[in-house]
Amino acid sequence: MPRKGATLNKDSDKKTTKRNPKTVGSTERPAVKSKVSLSPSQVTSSTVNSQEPAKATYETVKSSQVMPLDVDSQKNVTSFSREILLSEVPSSSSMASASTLEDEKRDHRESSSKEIDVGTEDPVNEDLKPPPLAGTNVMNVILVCAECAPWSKTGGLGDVAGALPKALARRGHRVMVVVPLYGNYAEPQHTGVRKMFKIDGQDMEVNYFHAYIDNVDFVFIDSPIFQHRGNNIYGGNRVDILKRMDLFCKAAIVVPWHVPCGGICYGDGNLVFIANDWHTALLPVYLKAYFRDNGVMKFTRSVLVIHNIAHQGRGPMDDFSIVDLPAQYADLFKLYDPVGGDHFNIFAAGLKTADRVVTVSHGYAWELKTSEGGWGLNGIRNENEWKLQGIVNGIDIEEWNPQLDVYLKSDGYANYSLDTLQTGKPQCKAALQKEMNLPVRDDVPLIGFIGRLDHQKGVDLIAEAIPWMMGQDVQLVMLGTGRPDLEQMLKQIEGQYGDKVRGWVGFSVKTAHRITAGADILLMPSRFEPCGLNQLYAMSYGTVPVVHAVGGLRDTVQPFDPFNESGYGWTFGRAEANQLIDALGNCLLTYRQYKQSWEGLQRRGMMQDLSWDHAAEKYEEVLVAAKYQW
Ligand SMILES: Nc1ncnc2c1ncn2[C@@H]1O[C@H](COP(=O)(O)OP(=O)(O)O[C@H]2O[C@H](CO)[C@@H](O)[C@H](O)[C@H]2O)[C@@H](O)[C@H]1O
Repeated sequence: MPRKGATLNKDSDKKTTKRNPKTVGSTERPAVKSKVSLSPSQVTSSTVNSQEPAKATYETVKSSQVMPLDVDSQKNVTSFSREILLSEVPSSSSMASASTLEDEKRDHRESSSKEIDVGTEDPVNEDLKPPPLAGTNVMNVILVCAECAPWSKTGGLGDVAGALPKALARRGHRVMVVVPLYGNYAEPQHTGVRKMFKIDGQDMEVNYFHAYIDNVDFVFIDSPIFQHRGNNIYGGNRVDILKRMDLFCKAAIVVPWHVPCGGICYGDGNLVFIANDWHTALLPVYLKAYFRDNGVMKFTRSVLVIHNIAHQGRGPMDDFSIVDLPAQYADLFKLYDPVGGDHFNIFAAGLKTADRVVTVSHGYAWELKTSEGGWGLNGIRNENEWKLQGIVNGIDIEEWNPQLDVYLKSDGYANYSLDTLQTGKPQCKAALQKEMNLPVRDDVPLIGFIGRLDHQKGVDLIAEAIPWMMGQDVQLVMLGTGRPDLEQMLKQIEGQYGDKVRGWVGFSVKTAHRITAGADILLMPSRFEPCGLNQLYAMSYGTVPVVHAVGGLRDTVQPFDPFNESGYGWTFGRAEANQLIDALGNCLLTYRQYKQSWEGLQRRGMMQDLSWDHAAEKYEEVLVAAKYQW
């Protein structure tokens, strides 16, 4: 991936990163003079001395800057709250706020410009340097996510965690991502901070690693239970997963106190957490139960983003004992299920306790109201309507850009732009046909599908439409991994129609990029799709989407109107094979007989501004709303 400072191992297409000198250089930030700085080994009584101390040395927090907590006010002290609340938590005044950091950066700029005074600096221009786009709304933002591209990714969640923070940082916010350390990544350095947490009665140690890339702090949580899980992040039984996410949330919520980034911890001033999906929905709950209800972090806010409500962290009510909370919080998790009665539901508790809730499109925000779309959480969603907002995802235009795409630089592929669409894209198509061992023909429409193989993605609808499709002169390339029966189906279709179909079972970022560039058409018959990123990637590569008009797909794929020559693709109203066939049939007709309209579709798609910048502005509005709400 062309991400600055983090390169994928392209040969094996594994999601680990390799050390290279450029990478190391790009992780350096301007040194900040810390007004108050922390010693990793002295921050709290529960912080374990590191055997591998951080390279930088930090001053010790003075005892006057330490705020002992009023533990008497706790009704029911659990092991985590005992550890957290009885430990010395530095007061917010000892921590850097975003504005302090800005001051520090300015100080640094000023001092370094003095040092290199070569007479070319224009002091007037320096003074005129525009303020951050966010203006006075600049905040400290910590996004917490179970995966983050390019280090870890099973789908769109990882893409968002890798890209949204950069866009928020571009607006001037101080931004951190907290993610588990699943492998041996090159960039992160040990911070020297270690902490112990009790999970379901068992002591677990975590180590905190840090990297600074593209103006974002990445903090990696290292624990044996995360190691080597990169290819199976959500694997294991229900209780194992719950314990992993529990440890992750507990370890993440104390990061602003204990993990210095560029020498300074974030602290709780002007701070907002962004949690993502059920895996981190415990974080808003912990913020409330361990901190705010005890008079600590009173002004810290939490936003919970729904990427997919179908996965909720459900289990029997007994699971409540694992999350180590006082009994009065049990009701937050309790959800009545018509089939199973009361059960334990982590997403439910997160939705209730988060200050704000975002979901990844307007269409999905509406669908969540319904019993079909809300998957049992529609009632809670509707009770919390006032704090829910839909914001359509963007795309990382450094990574998903046909002009820069690193996966198009070899094997006959080519980078292309709007200007070179007519030559570059056919070259990519020919290279894809060759790589997939399909006849190399420019005139045959090449249809792509990329996605997790599960009920959501509607891959079975493609299978149903196969007999019709194979009667057409088309080629089909499908890439996916997931349910074994659907993987088997992919292989079977390829076996049956070898001269027209490739069914690639596996997870390959490189192949996903190449299909996006080489295909003429991208099929997304998803039954539900909160936002969908592949259709956005497709449009920006001049690949025309054919989608089920649902959730984010309906928001982003305006249907083609041949009379006005407007729109970006074809949509169909119900997730049924015959509807897919109708839409695809019209699409193929246009491809074959209306070349100019086709090129118009491609160009309009490529000309859209699909970057994260717009979405980041919308997120900022949510963060600010959360900040000022009581
Ligand atoms: N076999 C494979 N090999 C390589 N790459 C593969 C792959 N299968 C999928 N991918 C990649 O994973 C990502 C999938 O993103 P999506 O947003 O389309 O779906 P997902 O359902 O995972 O995300 C959920 O979260 C996102 C983010 O909010 C929402 O857009 C979406 O609707 C919601 O379901 C894309 O980058 C795609 O290229």
